Amino acid sequence: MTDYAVDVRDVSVVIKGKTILSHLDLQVEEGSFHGIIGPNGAGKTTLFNAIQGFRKPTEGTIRVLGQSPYPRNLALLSQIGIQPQQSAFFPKTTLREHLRAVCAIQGAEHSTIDTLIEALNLAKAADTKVEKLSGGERQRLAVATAIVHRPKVLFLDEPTAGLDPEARYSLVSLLQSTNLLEMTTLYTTHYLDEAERLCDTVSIVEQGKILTTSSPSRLVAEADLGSTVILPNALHQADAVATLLGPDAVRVTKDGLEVRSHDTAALFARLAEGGIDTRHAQVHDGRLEDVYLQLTGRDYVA
Ligand SMILES: Nc1ncnc2c1ncn2[C@@H]1O[C@H](COP(=O)(O)OP(=O)(O)OP(=O)(O)O)[C@@H](O)[C@H]1O
Repeated sequence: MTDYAVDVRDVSVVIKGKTILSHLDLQVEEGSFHGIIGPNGAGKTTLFNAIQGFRKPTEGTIRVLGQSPYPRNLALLSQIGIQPQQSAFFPKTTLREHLRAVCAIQGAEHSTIDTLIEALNLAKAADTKVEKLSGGERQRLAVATAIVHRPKVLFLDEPTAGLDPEARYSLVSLLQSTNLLEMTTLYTTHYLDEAERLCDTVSIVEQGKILTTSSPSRLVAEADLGSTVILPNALHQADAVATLLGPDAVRVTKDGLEVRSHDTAALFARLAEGGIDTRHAQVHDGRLEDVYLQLTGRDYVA
């Protein structure tokens, strides 16, 4: 018996001779909102499949609420919530009927449906047929479907994928502001800004391994990144900035020249002395994206 809601020990998954997960450890505290972040193909979905009992690990052990999820463990199924693929919706039912059907399948009370519809801002769409819902409404319905039976462990696999920025912002704000997600939540996303806002702990996954696990703020603090200064007007002065600050101190990005500093006042003084164009400069503190760059040597591409 373990104290963790999800406990993954030394798990490897090899598919057709290819190692997808490699000696991976993951301990998820009960009640936490734990983000699994990483680029395309890092192994996040494979990890979720293994934890949910859809795939047997080639090596290692997995426990969810103290039980083994594989082979499919029916006792565990009612205690976990999995956001369905949209193809698993009942298209001809209304949104409310769909949630009632899910409750019936799960043997759960209907009493939470109305609260959930309100909390996820779906009241206007409650009597609309599922096939007529907008993309954002469908994504919110997927979240509602995963939590309507009040699971103890919830899996959200890229709940904002494919949404336009406004719908993405709206769903993230809802997840953040409601107290719907009081259960242990495992959450994957391509968007580091989302992870930073929502998660109390994040694990960064890269090529089937977890590089690090910690709270977003601790990761940023421990990376000791200082501030990032973006100089949008100085792209033509990259060589001059490199001469002034050293070749490793400057990066060319799509937004402008990027310079790191622990003392931005001194940096701006030097740039001014060197005649560098600092108009419209933006300064921001370290973010998860910067931690990712430091850990992998590569820009994060969502
Ligand atoms: N059934 C399979 N057969 C062969 N290769 C697979 C299979 N499932 C996953 N892979 C490979 O394993 C790697 C990890 O895939 P996975 O879907 O777990 O990554 P991911 O981090 O979830 O990516 P994404 O963010 O794009 O969903 C990829 O290279 C993928 O092609």
